[in-house]
Amino acid sequence: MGIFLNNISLEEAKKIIEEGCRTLELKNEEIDTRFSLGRTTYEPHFAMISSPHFTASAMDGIAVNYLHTLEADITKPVFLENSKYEVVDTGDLVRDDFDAVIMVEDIEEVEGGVVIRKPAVPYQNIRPIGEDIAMGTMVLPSKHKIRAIDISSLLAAGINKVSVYEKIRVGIIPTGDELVNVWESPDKGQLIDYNSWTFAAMIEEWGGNPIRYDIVGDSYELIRDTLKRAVNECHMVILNAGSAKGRGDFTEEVLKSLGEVKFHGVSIKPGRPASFALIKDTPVFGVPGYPVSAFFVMDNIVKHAFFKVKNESFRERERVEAYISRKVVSSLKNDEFLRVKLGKVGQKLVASPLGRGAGVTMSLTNADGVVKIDKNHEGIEAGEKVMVEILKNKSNIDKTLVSIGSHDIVMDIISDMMNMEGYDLSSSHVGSMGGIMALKRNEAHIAPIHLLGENGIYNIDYVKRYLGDYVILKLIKRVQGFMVQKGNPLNINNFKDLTRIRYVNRQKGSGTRLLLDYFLEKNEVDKNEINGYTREELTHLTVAAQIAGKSGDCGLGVLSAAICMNLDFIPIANEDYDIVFHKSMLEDERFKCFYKIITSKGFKDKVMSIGGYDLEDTGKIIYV
Ligand SMILES: Nc1nc2c(c(=O)[nH]1)N[C@H]1C(S)=C(S)[C@@H](COP(=O)(O)OP(=O)(O)OC[C@H]3O[C@@H](n4cnc5c(N)ncnc54)[C@H](O)[C@@H]3O)O[C@H]1N2
Ligand code: MOO
Repeated sequence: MGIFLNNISLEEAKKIIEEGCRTLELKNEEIDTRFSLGRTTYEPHFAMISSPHFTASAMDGIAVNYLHTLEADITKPVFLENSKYEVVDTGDLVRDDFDAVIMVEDIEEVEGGVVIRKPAVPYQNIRPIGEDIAMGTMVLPSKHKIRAIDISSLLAAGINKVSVYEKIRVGIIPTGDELVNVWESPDKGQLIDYNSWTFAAMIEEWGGNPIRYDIVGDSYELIRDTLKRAVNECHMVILNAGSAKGRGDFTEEVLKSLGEVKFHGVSIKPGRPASFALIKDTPVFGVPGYPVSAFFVMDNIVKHAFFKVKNESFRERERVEAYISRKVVSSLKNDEFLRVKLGKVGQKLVASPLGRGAGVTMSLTNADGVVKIDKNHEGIEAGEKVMVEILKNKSNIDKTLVSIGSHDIVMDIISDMMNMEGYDLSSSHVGSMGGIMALKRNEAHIAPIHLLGENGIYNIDYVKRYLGDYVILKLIKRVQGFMVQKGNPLNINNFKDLTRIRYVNRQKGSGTRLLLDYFLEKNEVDKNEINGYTREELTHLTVAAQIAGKSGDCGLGVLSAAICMNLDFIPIANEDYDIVFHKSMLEDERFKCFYKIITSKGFKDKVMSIGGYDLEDTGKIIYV
């Protein structure tokens, strides 16, 4: 288990792939010019007709024979009778017996004809045949990526069909007994196959033609048969999952039986079990099943091969310098791709690390960028400078309000509403104390907190003690309580009951954890007696999800999370969930947007429709 053939570097892997893809040649195909955007010409294309293909007027006016206008002068106008000219509009055919066009502004209409006061010059205001494109000239060379403007030249030149490189056909084979199609609903233990559709989208982005095969169960024979078919039908093939060494992991065995495995195991994380093989000159990639691992293998390995075969270079993502918001420990065995959120606090760009699990797709969806931690480093210290490869529109970063602290669903609502206003809210959930520390280090604009002081008043004591000259903005009051399964089958009603059930706790430094500790002490319950006291989740919703999924019996959390997961709720305490920030933020446009939203009717309506909140004081400002 877990022993891969190799542990080669990404650079070595790329070299092996380049060598392996060398013999792959793309053919050409003829396609309709109208729909050729983004395709690459296979050969030069020459104009079939001239454009314009007749002598045309360039202006609205009259077509004349210039010889009839020679005598015209400002003081001695020339009269042209009707038969000596023809009225033309821009683009109209100019008859062979005329050779100039006089603009309508330069003529005076009179009885039986027109008067002109200036002689015409031969071919003035006339577009000669082939002015734009002469028949036989080259419109586009070979290996030219067709743009919108090229389509007009091609069509104007009478080229209705273009010969382009065929799209690279990439076969995608999702494997695994646990997989079901997106149109089926998964039972316990089953998983929706979403990887194959993500791969297809990536291949389309690169300009390829994804061919998805139906899900194949964990059977050596079935995988082998499908792979044989795909190798015949496609330029390259992706075999997804089964790349590690579990019971149903056949990737390597199948690849060996049909061709030659060039490597299995690359020192990147996520993505270690990636493999590459050649089956009769067809490149086949073993891409791990975990979605984040899969993304990085696609983005770094398969994409590299794809563009080598396409013989094109792809646009590298932009990189920016940033400072990491907290310490990250990383292994010396692999290069790690760390997903981060970015925001500008003062003059500093701050990168906040997101979830690191290989199965956490939201860490990619939410990421603004990726930091590659080199395998020669043990990690990054808080405040260390890093290079971030940008995944999203960079201009959004200046519009991002960085929030670090406690989580509540209302922050998601605000985030969505800020997006609608052209701003972004980056929320990192590190608990209330983590938020205060981030403000202290000047790495967050705002911190949502809920910390019960000894005097029974929320937040003010903590801000005084740790921050001083800061502002508290009242956001919401919410109910905290026990989230339990529907019907409360274990009859959990007080803190003593927690010693006989499976509890799900929040992380250290979170307000909810501190609230639990406060009540345990008050009720004289020993935390060591609680099964699950050390089991940590990062948000109310993830605690609720554990209980809904029956992997735990009870957790402290807010009513809205219980409602969201259809759980029963036993109220324990009302608490103030407030926003803390430095007073300079009051002038910040991002904060102003935040403030405008929380005091809007739209926000209040949305929050009230969830239930479990009180908005009486929302928007009140307390200077500490
Ligand atoms: N004992 C060891 N176990 C594992 C090791 C190891 O070295 N020793 N490596 C781990 C690493 S690292 C990775 S990455 C994964 C690779 O897993 P596989 O490629 O073998 O894939 P599966 O085990 O079949 O699935 C993993 C995970 O991904 C889900 N999956 C699979 N296909 C899809 C799909 N099409 N769409 C969505 N999700 C998919 C699958 O259900 C699993 O949850 O192995 C570790 N294990
Ligand atoms: O290397 Mo695996 O890809 O971390 O999850």
